[in-house]
Amino acid sequence: MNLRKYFIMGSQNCDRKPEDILEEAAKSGITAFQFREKGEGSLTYEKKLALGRRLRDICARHNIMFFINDDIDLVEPLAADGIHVGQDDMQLEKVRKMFPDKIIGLSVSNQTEADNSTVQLADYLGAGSVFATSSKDDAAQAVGLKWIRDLRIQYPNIPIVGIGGITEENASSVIDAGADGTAVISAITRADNIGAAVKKL
Ligand SMILES: Cc1ncc(COP(=O)(O)OP(=O)(O)O)c(N)n1
Ligand SMILES: Cc1ncsc1CCOP(=O)(O)O
Ligand SMILES: [Mg+2]
Repeated sequence: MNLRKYFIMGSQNCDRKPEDILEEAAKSGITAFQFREKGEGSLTYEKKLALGRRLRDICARHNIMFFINDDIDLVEPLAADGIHVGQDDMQLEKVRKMFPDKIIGLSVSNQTEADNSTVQLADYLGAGSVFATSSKDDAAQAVGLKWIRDLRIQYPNIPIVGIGGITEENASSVIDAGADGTAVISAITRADNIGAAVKKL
């Protein structure tokens, strides 16, 4: 499992074809992709599934791990490698029972969430928002690099990806704080040159 450069995207994040953005990012070295079709302007039902299929195919061609955000019912139709759930999504225990062999990621944004979660059932943790983000409407306040350091000390053996407001400029600070990877939306979807952005990340 390589979560070093974890790209997250849905059509609502794109001002051009999501397939073209993912293709460029895939060619340039992302190691994992999460289909997060969610929020204002996002697709639903058949259109969501159809886009998911096209994005899934791109990942398969480039040998990049494909994750689904939230939507348990898309995991099998899209033959996803894994699923990412947060504190307001289906409970981790249930997801693990449903998909014993899939990679499952869990969001933990603070100590209370970590203490109240069955963290050991997760294959990796999404930690954030590290910095302020404009890509998630209901994002909690930024928790900073300290949260990455704290999580790393408490869970030395669980892979951690930092998320939220991560850019080419601050990505290395997230890794230095103890994360195994960085998860980004806008650092790639809004980049003038996606290839250069992915490489710099
Ligand atoms: C890798 C990664 N980390 C955290 C999240 C956030 O998940 P969640 O808190 O469930 O919020 P939504 O993305 O569902 O709005 C993530 N998606 N990926
Ligand atoms: C999905 C998600 N979860 C916490 S912050 C965030 C959005 C990250 O987007 P960006 O990389 O553009 O800040
Ligand atoms: Mg979620």
